[in-house]
Amino acid sequence: MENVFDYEDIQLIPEKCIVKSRKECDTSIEFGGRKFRLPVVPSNMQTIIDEKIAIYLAENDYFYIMHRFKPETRLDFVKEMQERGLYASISVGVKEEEFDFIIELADAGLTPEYITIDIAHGHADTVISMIKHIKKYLPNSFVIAGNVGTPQAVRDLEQAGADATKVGIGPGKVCITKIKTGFGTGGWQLAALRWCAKAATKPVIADGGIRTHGDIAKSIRFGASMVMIGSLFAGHEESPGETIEKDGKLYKEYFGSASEFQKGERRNVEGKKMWVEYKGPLQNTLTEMEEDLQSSISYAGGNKLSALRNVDYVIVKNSIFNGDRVY
Ligand SMILES: NC(=O)C1=CN([C@@H]2O[C@H](COP(=O)(O)OP(=O)(O)OC[C@H]3O[C@@H](n4cnc5c(N)ncnc54)[C@H](OP(=O)(O)O)[C@@H]3O)[C@@H](O)[C@H]2O)C=CC1
Ligand SMILES: Nc1nc2c(ncn2[C@@H]2O[C@H](COP(=O)(O)O)[C@@H](O)[C@H]2O)c(=O)[nH]1
Repeated sequence: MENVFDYEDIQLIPEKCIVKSRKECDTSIEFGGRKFRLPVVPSNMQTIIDEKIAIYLAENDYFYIMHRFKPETRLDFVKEMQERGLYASISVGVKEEEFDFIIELADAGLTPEYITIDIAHGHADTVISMIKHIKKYLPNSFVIAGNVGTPQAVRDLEQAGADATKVGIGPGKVCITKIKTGFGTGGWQLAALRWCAKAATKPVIADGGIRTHGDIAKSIRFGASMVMIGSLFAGHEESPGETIEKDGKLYKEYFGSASEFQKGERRNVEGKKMWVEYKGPLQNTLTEMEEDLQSSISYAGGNKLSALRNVDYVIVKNSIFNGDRVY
C-alpha cells in the first residue's frame, strides 16, 4: 500500500460554488433500487437500532439495516414491515441455523428487500456459501456482504453474487479487534476504503470510524456509496441502549456486537462498552447530517452527491484537529 491515511489526515479542496443556497444541494442516493435521503445508515447494532427506529427510518426515506441479535423476531419483522408498505432490511450470520432461516423465509413467501450478511471476518467460505444460498432461495433480495478490508475480498464476494460489500474491520469506536488480534483497517480505514472501492464493480458501504459529519463527505470521495455509522447514532432519545444519570448529566450505553454485553459471555470478545452523552432526538442528528452534507456538496462545486467523487484532496498527517472540537 502506497499512501496510508485516515479520516483525520485528509482535507478536501474546495471548487467554485455553483449554487445560491446549500438547500439546492441534493444529498439523496439510489441504493439497491430505492432512493434514500442520505448516503448514511445507522449500524446494525443492538444499542443503535430497534424495530421502532427501523419503521421511522423506512417511513421517512432513510436506509436502515435491522440487527440480527433477536433472531426469532426476524420473520415477523419482515412481515410487519411489508404489511405497512415499507421495505424490509435484515441481517443474518453464517451459522447453520441462519441457512435454515433463509429457507424459512422463502417457504413463507417473504422476500426481504435487503439482507446483510454481518460477520467480523467476511472474507470467508461461509459468507460465500451464504451469498449463494440467499441468491438461490431469495433471488430478489439485495445482498450486502461483509465485513472486509481488502480488494481480493471485495472481488470474491462480488463474484459469489453479493450486490454490495461492506468495508471496515476494526475501525469502530467500541471495537478492540486491532488490539486483540493485530489485524484490521483501524487507523487507516479511509485508505482501505479507497483500496477496496477501486476493485469494486458494485456499491461499497464504508463501515466504522466516522467521527464527524465531514467524514461522510470524505467517505463518498474515496468510493463509498453508503456510510455505516454507530457511535454518532448512539445516545439519542430513541436509542435502545440503557440510559443513566451521572452528576446531573444523561448518558446512554453503546456496546460492540462482539462485546461480552452482546454475547452474554466472555468468549472471543472483540468489542467493548462505552457511555455516550445524551443527544436528544434522532431526527436532529439526521437533519444536521443532511445540512452538513449539503454544505460539503457546495464546497465540492456541485449540487448533488456525485460532485464529491472527484474533488482534490491533501494529506495533512495528524494535523487537522489540533484539539479542535465542534462544540
Ligand atoms: N466490523 C468489525 O470490525 C467487526 C464487527 N464485529 C461484529 O460483531 C458481531 C459478531 O461477529 P462474529 O463474531 O463474526 O459473528 P458470529 O458470532 O456469528 O460468528 C461468525 C462465524 O464465523 C466464525 N469465525 C471464524 N473466524 C472468525 C473470526 N476471525 N471472527 C469472527 N468469527 C469467525 C465463528 O466461529 P467461532 O465463533 O467459533 O470462531 C462463527 O461461526 C457482528 O455483528 C460483527 O459485525 C465483530 C468484530 C469486528
Ligand atoms: N471490532 C468490532 N467492531 C464492531 C463491534 N460492534 C460493531 N462493530 C463495528 O463498528 C461499527 C461502528 O463504528 P463507529 O465507529 O461508527 O462506532 C459497526 O457498524 C460495526 O461494523 C465489535 O464488537 N467489535
